[in-house]
Amino acid sequence: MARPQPKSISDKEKKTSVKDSFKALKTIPRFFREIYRSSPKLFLLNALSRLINAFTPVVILWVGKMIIDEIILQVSLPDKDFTLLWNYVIIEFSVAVLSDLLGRLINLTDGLLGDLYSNMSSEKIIRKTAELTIAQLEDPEFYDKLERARTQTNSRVDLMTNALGQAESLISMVSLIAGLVYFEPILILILIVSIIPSFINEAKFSSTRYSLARSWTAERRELDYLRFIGANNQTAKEIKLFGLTDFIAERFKGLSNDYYLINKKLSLKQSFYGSLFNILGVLSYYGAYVYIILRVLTGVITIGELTFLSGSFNRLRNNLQGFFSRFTRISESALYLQDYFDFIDLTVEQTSEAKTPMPKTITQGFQVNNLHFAYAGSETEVLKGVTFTLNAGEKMAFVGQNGAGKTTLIKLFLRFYEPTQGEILLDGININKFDVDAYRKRFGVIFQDFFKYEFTLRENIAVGNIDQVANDEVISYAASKSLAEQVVSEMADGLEQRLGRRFYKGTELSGGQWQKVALARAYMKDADVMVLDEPTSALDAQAEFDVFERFIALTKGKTSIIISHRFSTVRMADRILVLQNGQVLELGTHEQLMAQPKLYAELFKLQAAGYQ
Ligand SMILES: Nc1ncnc2c1ncn2[C@@H]1O[C@H](COP(=O)(O)OP(=O)(O)OP(=O)(O)O)[C@@H](O)[C@H]1O
Repeated sequence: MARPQPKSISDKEKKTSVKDSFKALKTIPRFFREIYRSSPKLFLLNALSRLINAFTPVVILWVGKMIIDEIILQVSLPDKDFTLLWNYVIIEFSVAVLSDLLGRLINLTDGLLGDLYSNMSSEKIIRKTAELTIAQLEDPEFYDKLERARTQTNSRVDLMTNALGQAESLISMVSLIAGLVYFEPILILILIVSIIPSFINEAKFSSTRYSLARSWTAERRELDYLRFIGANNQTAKEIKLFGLTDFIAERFKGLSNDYYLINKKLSLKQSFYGSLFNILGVLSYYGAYVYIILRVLTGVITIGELTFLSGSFNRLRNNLQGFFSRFTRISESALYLQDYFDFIDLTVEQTSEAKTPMPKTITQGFQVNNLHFAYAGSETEVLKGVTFTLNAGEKMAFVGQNGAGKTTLIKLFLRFYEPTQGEILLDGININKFDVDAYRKRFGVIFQDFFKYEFTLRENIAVGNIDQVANDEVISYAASKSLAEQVVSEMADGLEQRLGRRFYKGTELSGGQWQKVALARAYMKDADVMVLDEPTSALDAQAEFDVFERFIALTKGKTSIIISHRFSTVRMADRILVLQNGQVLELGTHEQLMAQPKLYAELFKLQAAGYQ
C-alpha cells in the first residue's frame, strides 16, 4: 500500500528557526488587541487582578521576614510585647487570602476570555473562508493554511493565558529582584547564569517542534480525514459492505505511527537536555543558599533576612524558569498565531475599477465568446473555445458525456473561476464588470452535488435565500414548486424537522427527497436566471415529469440552463447545447439536432431504445 513518505524534521524548506519564533512575537500586540475587543471588561478585570497578584509573593516573603526577626527580638527581650508580631501574622494571612481569591478570579476570567476569544476567532475564520475564491479553496497549499488556522484554536487560548501570565510573572520578578538587589546583588548574577542554558535549550526545541508539526500539516489533514471516514455514520454502509475497516485502520496506523516516532524522538531529546540543564539550576540554588548561610554566620544579615533571601531566590528561580519555558511556549504558539493572522489577512484579488450596475432586467441575454478554461494546477483545458448565445428568456439544456465540461461552464457563468481566455457578456457587458454579489443574487441555482445541511427542513430550503428563513409563505411556495411539500407533509415535525442523523431527533431523507428539498432552494427567490444542474437525477419518473411541468410554467420568459442526462427532460428546452471534450459539438432545437446524425441523435436513440 502506497503511503506518503514520512517527512524528515530537517526538511530544509520547512524548518523554522529560533529567529522565526522571535519574529512571530511581533503578532502578540495585535493578539492582545483582539482579546481586548472580545470583552474589554473581562480583559481589564483580568489584567488588574494579575497586576495586584504580582506583588503578593514579595509581600508575603517580606512579612515572613518581619515575623521571624520580631520573634527573635521578643525572645531576647525581658518585657515581651507580641502586638506587632500578631499584626504581622494577620497581614500575612490577609495577603494569602487575597492572593487565593485573585488566583481564582484570574482563572475564571482566563476561562471566559478564552471561550469568547476562541468563538470570535472561529467566526472570523468562517467569514474569511466565505470571502475567498473557490480556486483558492481548492489549492492544497492554501487548504493547509486554513487547516492550521482552524485547528490551532486551543493553542491560541493557551497563548492568551501564557501571555497574560507572563506579564504578571514579570512584575512579580521585578519586585523580587528589587529585594535581592537591596540585600545581596550577587545572587542575581548566579541566577542568570544558571537559567540561560535551559532557556536556549527550550527555545531551540520549541521551534523544532513547530517545524515538525508544520511540515506534517498535509499528513495530519489526511489523518483527520481517515478518522472521519473510518468513524462516521455516512460512510459506515460502504465500510461494512466493502470491508474497508482494515484498509482504513492500517493506513491510519501507518501514518500516525510515523508521526508518533519522530515526535517521540524529539520529546526524548528534549527531556534529556531539559533535565541536564535543570540540574544546573538546582546547583545554583544550593550555591546561593550556602552563600546566604555564610552571610548569616558572619553576622552580616539577620535570620529573617535569610528566610526572605532564600525564599526570594527560590521563588525567582522558579519564576524565571516558568518565565522562560512560558516564553518558548508563547513563541511557539505565536507561530501558529502568525498562521491565523496570515489566513485572516489573505487578500482576495479585487479590481478597483468602479462596478457597472446590474441591468434591472435582462434584455439580450448572455454571449459566450471563445471561452477557454483549465483548472489551477492542471495543464488540460476543460473548455476549449466555447462560443454560443443564450438569449434572454431562453431555456437551454447542456448535454454531453461525463467530464465534457458542462458543470465547469456553469461555474464560469457564476464567476467561481476566471476564464483563462475568452469572455462571457451579459447584455453586452463582461460579467466581471458587475459586483459579484449583485450578479450572483440574480441566479437561482441547484448543483448536482448540492450540500445536505443537517439543519431543519425549513433551513434546508431557506438556504436558497436565507433572509427569508422565517417567511412561511415563500418557503411553502418554493416547497410546492419543487415537490418538497410532499416531504414536509411526511415529517413528524413538518418544516421544523431536523434532517440527517447527526443530531438528536434528526431524520434521514431518501436521495429523491433530498433532491426535492434542494430544488426548492432555487425557487426561494424570484431569480432572473435559473440554473439546474441535474436536478432530477434521483427522482422517479412521475416526480421528474411533475417537477419539469412546474419548472416550465414557472420560468416562462426566464433565462434558464438545465443540465441533464435524461433526454425526456432535455427535449423540453428551447435549444440544446451539446458539449464534447470542452467544445461545442452541436447547438439547436431538439428537432434540428435529431435531424443530423451526430452525438445528440445517437444518444437520444440509445436512451429511447433502453425504454422500449
Ligand atoms: N474542481 C476541479 N478541479 C480540477 N478539475 C476538475 C474540477 N472539477 C472538474 N474537473 C475536471 O474537469 C472536467 C470537466 O468536469 P465537469 O464537472 O465540468 O464535467 P461535466 O460535463 O459536468 O460532467 P458530469 O456529466 O459527469 O457531471 C473533468 O475532467 C473533471 O475531472
